[in-house]
Amino acid sequence: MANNVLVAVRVRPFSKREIDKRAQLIINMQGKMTLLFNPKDPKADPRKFTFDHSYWSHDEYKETSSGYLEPTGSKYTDQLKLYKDLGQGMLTNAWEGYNCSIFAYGQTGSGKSYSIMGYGANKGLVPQVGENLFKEISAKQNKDIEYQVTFSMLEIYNEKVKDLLSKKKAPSTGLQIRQSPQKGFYVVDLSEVPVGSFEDVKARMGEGNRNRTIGQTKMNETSSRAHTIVCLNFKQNRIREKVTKFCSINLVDLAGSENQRQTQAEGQRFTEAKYINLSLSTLGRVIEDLVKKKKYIPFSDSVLTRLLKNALGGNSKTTMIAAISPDAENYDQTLSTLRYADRAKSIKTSAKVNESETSKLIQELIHEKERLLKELSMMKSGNKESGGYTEEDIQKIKQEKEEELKTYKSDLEKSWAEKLEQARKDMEVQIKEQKKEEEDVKKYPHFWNLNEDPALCGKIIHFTKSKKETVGNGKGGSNPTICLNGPSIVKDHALIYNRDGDVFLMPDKGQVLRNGSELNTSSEIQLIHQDRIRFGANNFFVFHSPKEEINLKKQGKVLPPITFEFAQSEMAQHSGLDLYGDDILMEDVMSIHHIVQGANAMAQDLERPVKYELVLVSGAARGDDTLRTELYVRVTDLETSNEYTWDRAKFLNKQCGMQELYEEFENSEDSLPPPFDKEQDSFFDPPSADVAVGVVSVPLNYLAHMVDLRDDPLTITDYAARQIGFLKVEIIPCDSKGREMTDLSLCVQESRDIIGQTMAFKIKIIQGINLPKNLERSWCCYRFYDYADMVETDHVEASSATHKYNHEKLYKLGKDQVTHQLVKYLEESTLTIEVRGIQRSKQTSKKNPKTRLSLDSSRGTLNSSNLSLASNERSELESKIDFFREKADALERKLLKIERIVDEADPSEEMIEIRRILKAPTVTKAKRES
Ligand SMILES: Nc1ncnc2c1ncn2[C@@H]1O[C@H](COP(=O)(O)OP(=O)(O)OP(=O)(O)O)[C@@H](O)[C@H]1O
Repeated sequence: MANNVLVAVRVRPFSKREIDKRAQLIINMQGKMTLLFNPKDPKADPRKFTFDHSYWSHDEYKETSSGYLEPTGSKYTDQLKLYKDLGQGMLTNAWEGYNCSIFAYGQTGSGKSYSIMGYGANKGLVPQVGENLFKEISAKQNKDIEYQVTFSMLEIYNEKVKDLLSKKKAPSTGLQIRQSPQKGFYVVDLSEVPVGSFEDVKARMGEGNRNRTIGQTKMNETSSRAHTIVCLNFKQNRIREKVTKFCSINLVDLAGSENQRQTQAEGQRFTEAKYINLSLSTLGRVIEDLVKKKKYIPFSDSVLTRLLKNALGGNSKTTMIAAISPDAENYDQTLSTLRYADRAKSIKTSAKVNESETSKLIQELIHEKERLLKELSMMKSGNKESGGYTEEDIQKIKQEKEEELKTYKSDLEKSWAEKLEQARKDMEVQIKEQKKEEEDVKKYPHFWNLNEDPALCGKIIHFTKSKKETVGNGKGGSNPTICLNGPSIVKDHALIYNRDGDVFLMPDKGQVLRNGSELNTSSEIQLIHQDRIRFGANNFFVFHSPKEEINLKKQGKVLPPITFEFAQSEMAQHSGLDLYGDDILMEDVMSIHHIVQGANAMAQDLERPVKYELVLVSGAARGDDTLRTELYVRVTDLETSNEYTWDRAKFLNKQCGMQELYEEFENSEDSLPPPFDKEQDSFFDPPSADVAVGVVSVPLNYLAHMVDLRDDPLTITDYAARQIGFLKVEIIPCDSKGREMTDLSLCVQESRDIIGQTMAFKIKIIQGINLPKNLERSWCCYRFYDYADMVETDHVEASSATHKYNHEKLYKLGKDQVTHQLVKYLEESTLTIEVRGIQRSKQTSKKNPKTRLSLDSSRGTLNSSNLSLASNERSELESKIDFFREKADALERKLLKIERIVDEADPSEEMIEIRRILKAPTVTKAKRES
């Protein structure tokens, strides 16, 4: 039977930061309806969305002594109600043999993990479903039925699947996904561990989370860009009837939805093959196409959608939780989440009961085994039917097949009791170790890890039990007592001494930061309880001293807990970026600062000569005063001194590629970093890529009065508002035949007089003057008014610092086009012309101070060139002459214009005198030229 996807929206409480900044609440809920208020237009009616459930978890709750958030009124939805509404129904369906899926969607920090996994006493759906499943199993236990539950946990990051429960070294390409008629898409070789109690589930979840944390730190990953899927496979084997009912319960915590955005950098400027998160954007398209009931649904376009195919388009009862933030600052993201959820409502899935004769299931397994055996023997006999495979490919596939076969064999050969027993034995050692660790943290000073995902904090503990601990990467035969992985961790990174419970830290050859500031190499500092320590680029820890903690308690002092957010903001404050108390920018900086630092560390480890820095770019520097200041990443190619600016989206996209390279390097036996080609390498922009040189704002108010603009060359400023050259631009009114009219014959007193008239004018971009010398080629682009087309000048090869574009474009507007809005635009706006270019790819020489001129363009975005000194000087001088020539021309034109105006005016006494002054000998053009 077809069922619609059940959709629930949940709004979280304000975070501490939101309370501190007195955030504005933009959500209300009435019954099943969610109301969203537009903070920019508070008087407007709210947008209304109706869902199966609208869950208010914003206020009307209190924290109990155990930390559980309990309702104080009827409005608040706590974790228990969420389970009762959504989890219980899932379990009922699972008992009937239906596959069930639940996935949480929403921006980072909106509460997805809180609902799916939960935090501490506030257990999410995974633990509650697990707990209640086993409660029911023990209540229904009888000798006629055998219940079998397996647990799997995987993560999708950068389109690679990682098994979070496997002890085996993950293949660098991630686990493979295959399709079979019985299972649909499935992950090959994914651990499906038998669990016999809720305790087992908890232990496995802990193991999975610990592996996630280690993996993320090692590879510089961020959890908000990963999808986590927990799967409980549940079988009810009715022994006497020889019938088995089976189903999968999938619980999916999706990556932050803001990661869905495709790298766009204003349209067509550049196209990147990769998405920031291909899986998430494909999920968007899949939902869209399912809603439109298209024939072809692109499930196979991404890893996530392949694995969710059943949940979204097939045999599953599916629920979606849309997690939203209550804060006005997140209005756009919240609106987009609500729209997403609204679309998902109309997706239909048709779940069926999965029931089969047990013998049939066994038969299927036997068939599968035979198929694999056959494939394997074909490979072993060297049958290369599958042309195109290399010997290496064939070996790899053989290995995979053998692994698969082992799984099937064990499925067939071992009884359930044996499998469960084996899984428990495997866990026993870990559980013992975990218990010991829990005791030790109370006794010994230690470091616990910080992670942006609160669920992953404190998952890694390093004790300082002995007098001396060594910190390092364990490479080159070293054997540090604290072994860390990840970018910038070196062999002899740091030393830690424990002297009667007092702990001292001394960086050796590696970088160590304490509370945001870098420590001096080889000088020792004493650590204080709750110091934030960062080793290398990604390894964040908090120092914990049980001795100090006890002392503080005795004094009645309780320190606030340290969060990742706090440590990040501390780090960002040391970054030197002036954020003017701008909360949104601060948030942006915090979310990206450590990723930029990680990118630098990866570049260093892989010997890429490049440096990344965060820069703030104002709206004006981007050519539009109305735009807000945004974060960009400045990329400096240290070999050529060329600079590029990447917007956030492009940087994150590139960083995915950097991670891939880094991961390959980490996993390879090679100690030397792989060679690189800047054209292809993710660490760089291809030298042939065009860069934004700067922008020019051209006033248009002259045109509103049909007066020509042929002023001085206009200043070109780069993203940091630095002057990097000049652009000679003219805007000239024309008659209906397109002839230039510079004699003021078309001039009007009031701009409104042109409304409803025809209008013609030319935009001319004559030349760029004193442009940065390392530009090989340049061109300009602009868009007039609301015209869709971007106009581009010819691309001009640079032979000197003056680039002659000689561009002109005639605009002819009809009576209906010269509207009030157009005139308003001309009066109030400016035309933004962007200068773009391609930089020279050869190494540039250091700028010689002798070549410095007063109009120093090399201060700008783009640095000194590789031209010889003599030609440098000549070209700069020529360009300077060009500049002054243009300036003089403009002055002369201005003068003529004033003279003409004066001539036409009444010949009063005063005017005659003015005319006399103006006509006094001036530097004539002829003189100047001589
Ligand atoms: N319903 C809720 N009640 C109380 N606190 C909540 C609720 N939902 C979320 N929070 C709190 O908000 C913070 C962010 O939530 P959470 O970690 O679940 O976000 P997320 O969407 O999973 O983020 P990410 O994409 O980074 O994983 C957490 O500190 C969490 O405790």
